Amino acid sequence: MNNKKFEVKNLELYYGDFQALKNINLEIPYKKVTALIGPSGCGKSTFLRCLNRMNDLIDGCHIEGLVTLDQENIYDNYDVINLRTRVGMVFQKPNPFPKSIYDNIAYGPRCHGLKDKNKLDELVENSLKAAALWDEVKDRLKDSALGLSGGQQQRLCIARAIAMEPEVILMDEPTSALDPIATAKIEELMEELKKNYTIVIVTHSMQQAARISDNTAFFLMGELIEFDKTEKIFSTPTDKRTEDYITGRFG
Ligand SMILES: Nc1ncnc2c1ncn2[C@@H]1O[C@H](COP(=O)(O)OP(=O)(O)OP(=O)(O)O)[C@@H](O)[C@H]1O
Repeated sequence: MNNKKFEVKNLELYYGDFQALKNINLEIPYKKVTALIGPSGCGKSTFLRCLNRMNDLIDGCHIEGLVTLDQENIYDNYDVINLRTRVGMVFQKPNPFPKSIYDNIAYGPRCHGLKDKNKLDELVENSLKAAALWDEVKDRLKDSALGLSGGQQQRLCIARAIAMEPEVILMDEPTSALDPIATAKIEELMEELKKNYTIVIVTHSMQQAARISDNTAFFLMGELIEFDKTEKIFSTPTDKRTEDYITGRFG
């Protein structure tokens, strides 16, 4: 079996005249956690957004090169709605809808035509279980999602992504707004999720990257400096700039 989920070749991205990504080449393996690290402004989030074409929404953004998902070019006549169903996203700040816990999860599937109440109930339960939130909310599914704690809201957003049955989950600093206990829960959850999904996560925490990821990509000023097994990046990086960054000499 081919173990590449994404393949990125000669990717260049411009915001107007400013080049934010320079000749990026990388393969994101299937059902692993890939961490993107690097100093602020180096292009991590920009790169992440290339994987489900969220940059398409930004005026003046221009992309060259190739990004394939299961060997299909996602920039060549690819149905973006289908792409974003296959490649879900969780953002830095939990952003539940101002609706009930149940409706937050059921919303996407309903929009995709799922109307059967029993099937929806089952999907809501399974998604909340997969996001390790079911036990905490099963007796208050009709309550507003806005009444949940920040960590619970973030797991709800993960459940909401899971309900769309994606193959990939992109996470843009999903724990940066959370306390250490909520962070630990999300990290534990990722261990479980990677059995079923390919995960790509932007993180500012090198400890987090080291704890949860299988592979790590180090970005600097729009360039991919090094991409390797996480263990290797954090023990014997090849590039001096990676070493300087992980040992805290800059960034
Ligand atoms: N919508 C945009 N329009 C113009 N420039 C942008 C836009 N988004 C990002 N940039 C610029 O592109 C570069 C990369 O930004 P990006 O947000 O991808 O970096 P990052 O590594 O994720 O940063 P951080 O860790 O601070 O979130 C930065 O110089 C940023 O100012």
